[in-house]
Amino acid sequence: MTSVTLTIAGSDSGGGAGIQADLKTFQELDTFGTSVLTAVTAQNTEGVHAVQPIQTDIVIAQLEAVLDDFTIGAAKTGMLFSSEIIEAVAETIRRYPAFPLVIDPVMIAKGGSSLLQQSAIDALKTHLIPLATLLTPNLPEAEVLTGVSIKTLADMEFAAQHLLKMGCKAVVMKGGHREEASFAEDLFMSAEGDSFLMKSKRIETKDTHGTGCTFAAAITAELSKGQTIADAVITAKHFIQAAIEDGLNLGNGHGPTNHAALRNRGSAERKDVELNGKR
Ligand SMILES: Nc1ncnc2c1ncn2[C@@H]1O[C@H](COP(=O)(O)OP(=O)(O)O)[C@@H](O)[C@H]1O
Ligand SMILES: Cc1ncc(COP(=O)(O)OP(=O)(O)O)c(N)n1
Repeated sequence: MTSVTLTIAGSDSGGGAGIQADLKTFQELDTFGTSVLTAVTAQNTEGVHAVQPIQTDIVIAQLEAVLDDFTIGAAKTGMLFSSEIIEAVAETIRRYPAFPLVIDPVMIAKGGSSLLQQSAIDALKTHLIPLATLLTPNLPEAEVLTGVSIKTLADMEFAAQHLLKMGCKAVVMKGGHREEASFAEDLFMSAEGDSFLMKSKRIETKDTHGTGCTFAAAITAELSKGQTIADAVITAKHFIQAAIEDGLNLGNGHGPTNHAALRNRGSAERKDVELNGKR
């Protein structure tokens, strides 16, 4: 049977990140995507022009409409904007039968615009992270959540352990922002003690808009199909690597990735990610 995925996130009018990236990824990975909109952004490859959060009762009405009707295989959260939305989403999710939940703690868009109010960071830590099957921070987000300055792989490990103590089952810390490194290295660590590094060639491109959303959505799709957390993360790393490598060269700024890349190549193309430490 087709598995149903859910994204709780903001809209990116430019189509590279947010709800749009999530739904394209869900579709590419053969799942049926549903969505709960938390905010509308007027955004393109050059930046965010405006942000309008959705009223919290409308966010929750969307969430209840989806959860009342579908059996969710896995869900993800992206831009949540405020502590009010975070608390209401967490409270609603807790009222329904559990499903794997990926929390992408979206804070700031590539151009520097804020997608999460400063006052919402505590709500994220207290209400949502403890519900997470997997937390997927980029390096600046991990620094904000932990207060740890992250420059090296050892720093990444230290911060990941800190994040696990907040109650999530696993963390994948994304290394996309370590621009000085010649590899894009993401660290996976679980509360059960699994730990490995996923290493791929860093692609020289400005077209990396929505990489985090796309990566987390691919993980969600794979979890919904019954993959383990570790295997879902590895498949998603292949998905995002291909999506960045086969970029579409759209727009004048940081262009979107190519969500159809892995399908177009044929999914046998899985040689470009090295795993260190995976048992
Ligand atoms: N230039 C790049 N080349 C290869 N992989 C990249 C590149 N930039 C980001 N990635 C990968 O994309 C995924 C998302 O990471 P990142 O860009 O750090 O997230 P975010 O969009 O949340 O800031 C990670 O798997 C990361 O390693
Ligand atoms: C509506 C919306 N949600 C999330 C983001 C951030 O997406 P991300 O994948 O982190 O990509 P960049 O913004 O870093 O390109 C967004 N921009 N808009």
